[in-house]
Amino acid sequence: MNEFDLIGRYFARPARTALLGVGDDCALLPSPPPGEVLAVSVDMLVEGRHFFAGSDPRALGHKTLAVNLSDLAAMGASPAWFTLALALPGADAAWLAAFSGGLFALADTAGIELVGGDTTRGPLTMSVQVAGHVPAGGALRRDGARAGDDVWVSGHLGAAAMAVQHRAGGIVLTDEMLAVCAARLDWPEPRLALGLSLRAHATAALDVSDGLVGDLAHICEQSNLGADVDWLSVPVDPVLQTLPEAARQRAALSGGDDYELCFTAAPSARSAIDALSDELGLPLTRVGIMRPGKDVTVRDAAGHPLDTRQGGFDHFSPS
Ligand SMILES: Nc1ncnc2c1ncn2[C@@H]1O[C@H](COP(=O)(O)OP(=O)(O)OP(=O)(O)O)[C@@H](O)[C@H]1O
Ligand SMILES: Cc1ncc(C[n+]2csc(CCOP(=O)(O)O)c2C)c(N)n1
Ligand SMILES: [Mg+2]
Repeated sequence: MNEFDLIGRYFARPARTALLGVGDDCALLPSPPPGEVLAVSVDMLVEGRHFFAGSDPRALGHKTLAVNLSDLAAMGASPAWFTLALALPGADAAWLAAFSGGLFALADTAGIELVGGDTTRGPLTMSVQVAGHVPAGGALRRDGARAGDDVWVSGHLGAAAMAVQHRAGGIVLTDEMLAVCAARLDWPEPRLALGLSLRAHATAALDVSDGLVGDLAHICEQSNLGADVDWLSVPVDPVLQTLPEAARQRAALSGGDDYELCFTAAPSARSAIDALSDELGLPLTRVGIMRPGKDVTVRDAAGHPLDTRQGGFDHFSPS
């Protein structure tokens, strides 16, 4: 199988909404509908950094696209197209069939079309760039939070980080716990429907990829505010309930790989957001409040600040 057989066999599909898809020097894409703009993001997954060697290729196909769709969701954008850059150590037919199967299963569910990419030999690395549509002026940016807004989080936090720790050999989870945590790490669900609905309610949003404390700090910086988070309100994944408090705090506040949405909204939106939670069948939990200041402070039941100096996941952290 040469490079072009590989692309033709596993990645080329007839163009649907693109004017020209896989196969030429560039894809040709129609302009956004009137009143809408393009939302664009790129994310890379590197073996040994974002996933462990030997990971299930179907799950890798899913996650490569899912983490990018999560950024579109966080922006309130609807998915349109993506490109895929791959570095592969070799052309393994079974690996490629599983990888592209996982990728296209999610692409079809999300209604996003692969329009091009790049394939090279090299250490296993994949990068997807997504493009979506969002009404001009309607995107969920990081700089729109206001003092007095509630801070909300979707779903549950912390399980994926425990699976990373288990696979890295730092802890040993029971088989039952590992099954739940590994599913959260390997098969994240981008919160696309939530992102679209939040355009009506949220003042700011982002996806929690690096951990709640580190990511909420980005909303704080860009909105020129601080945030107070109540630890007891944080929706820690129920699977972590038997773990020591310090481990639960580290995983849920600083672990990362959650791919939930953190957003701010005025208190007047509370009942609408509760109704949205019921409609989507997805927990939406109020965890804190935006206030004047700079930092994110997480307080325990007694009101004492927790030590969150670890912050969020950082590829270049010295420790
Ligand atoms: N090499 C780079 N060149 C230009 N911009 C970059 C580069 N790396 C990151 N950025 C930009 O910096 C910002 C933060 O990047 P980051 O990858 O942390 O995004 P994120 O959304 O916070 O995380 P994630 O992609 O995991 O959801 C984004 O706006 C991103 O586009
Ligand atoms: C092997 C292995 N080691 C560590 C982790 C944890 N991890 C890696 S990158 C990242 C943040 C999001 O990435 P980015 O900021 O690049 O989008 C997290 C939480 C993992 N998933 N696999
Ligand atoms: Mg993001």
